[in-house]
Formats: sequence, C-alpha cells, structure tokens
Amino acid sequence: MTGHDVPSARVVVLKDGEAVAREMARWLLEEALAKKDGPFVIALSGGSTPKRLFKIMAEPEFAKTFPWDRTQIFFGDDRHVPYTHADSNYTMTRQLLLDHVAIPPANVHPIPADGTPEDDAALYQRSLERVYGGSVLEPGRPLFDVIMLGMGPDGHTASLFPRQPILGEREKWVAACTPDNAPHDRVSLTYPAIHSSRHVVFLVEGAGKAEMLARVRKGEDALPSSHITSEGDVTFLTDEAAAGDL
Ligand SMILES: O=C1O[C@H](COP(=O)(O)O)[C@@H](O)[C@H](O)[C@H]1O
Repeated sequence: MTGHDVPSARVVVLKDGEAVAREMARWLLEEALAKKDGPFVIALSGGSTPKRLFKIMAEPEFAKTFPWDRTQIFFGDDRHVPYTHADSNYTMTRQLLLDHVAIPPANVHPIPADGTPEDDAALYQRSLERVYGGSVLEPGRPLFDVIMLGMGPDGHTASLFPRQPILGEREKWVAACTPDNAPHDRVSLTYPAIHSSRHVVFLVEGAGKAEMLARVRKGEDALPSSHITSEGDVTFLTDEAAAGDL
C-alpha cells in the first residue's frame, strides 16, 4: 500500500455517536465564543453523520448561547439538486438546525443549485471571497475558522471523490465534481480552500467506517480524506466503533 503518514492529525475517541455530537457542539460553542476579531466562519458537512449534532445545536439551551449573529455558515459541499430535493445537504441542515435558531438569513450561504455545477461553483467562490475580503488566499489569514468534514465509505470527504479531476484543483476554492459511484453532480470546496482553515474536524462514526478510517490514518494515497490538511490542525473526532481498527 502506498501512502504517507498524517502526522499532524490527532484522533479523539469517544464512547458513541451521541458523545461525539455533544463534544462537537460543546467545542464549537467554545470556539465561537472565543473568536473576537471578525466573524466566526464555519463550513458544515452534509450526509447523515452531522444530523445528531445539528439537533443538539438546535436545542433551546444551546441555541440561545451560540453567537449566531456573528457566525457565517457555509457548506463544505452539496449535491447539485434543487433545495426541495431530499438529498440536499442545505435543506437537511435548514430543517434540523437553521430553522430553529436566531441566525440572520444573510449569514447562511447555501451552495447555489440553479445553474450548471461549474457556474454555481464559481458563484459560491464569489460568496466566500466577499466574506474573506479578497480573492487570493493568504497564508496566516485562513478563510474558515472551522471546517467540519465527514468521510464516505470510499474515503471521499466533502465531495472530493476518488479518481475525480477536482482532486487536482489547486487554484479554485470551489469546483464541480461528478462521482462515478455516488448519486448527483456535486459542488465542493477544494483542497486549497479546506487547507485555508484554523481547524478541520472530521466526524466519523460507526463500525462500518472503521476499516476506511484506519486506511485514511495510514495515509493511503488514493483516498481523498488522506490528503486533507489545514493551516491549523486536523482532528478526527470518532466513536469507539469507528476507531476499532486504529
Ligand atoms: O455525500 C456526502 O457524504 C459525506 C459522508 O456522509 P455520511 O452520510 O457518511 O456522513 C458527507 O460528509 C458529505 O457532506 C456528503 O455530501
């Protein structure tokens, strides 16, 4: 197996999915409250794993403490489907979290889905540039405070799928991707945009992800999750079942 180590990443193992979600919510609140200079800029992941976290963040006790008014919410990726589609990551997030908290609508940035995936990726980059205040990523001035990521059964993360041209993108912050083994065209943050972050946190749960997590931790080259880096730190927040093969 070819690969490289991921020396800067750390792994935090908690008992189960509930503990993972509670710890992520607690830590996000701590980070958001600690951010004093400028907005707290976060990219959320989609799929099934973050659902429990979003429900916790929508609980009244949590929601009233979180500084929503100075939080800017982006999405790490989305399926290029209308917002009415059941597979839209944005719609899932709105239904479980955003509809239940006092976040100003202008602070929520769904990935557009009306045009071609390429045009919508370019539009999304413009939204990021507006919040960043520039179109060139400067080392030492990260685009995101926190990027949440998931990990798919094929080692994809965000919508960086194995074998796809998006993996070679070094200029654009956002690009389109057509996975060969998963539904829908996608629009996703690219490696350079993800790197421009203070913290990257993978949420990985369940025995079904144990083997893939172990392969990613060994740095298996063909797996997009193996290549995630950050200007700051990369953490795998995982339950005992997913950590089983580490
Ligand atoms: O398709 C996607 O998959 C990954 C992993 O999803 P999960 O259901 O295994 O949690 C997710 O992180 C990504 O946002 C989503 O678009």
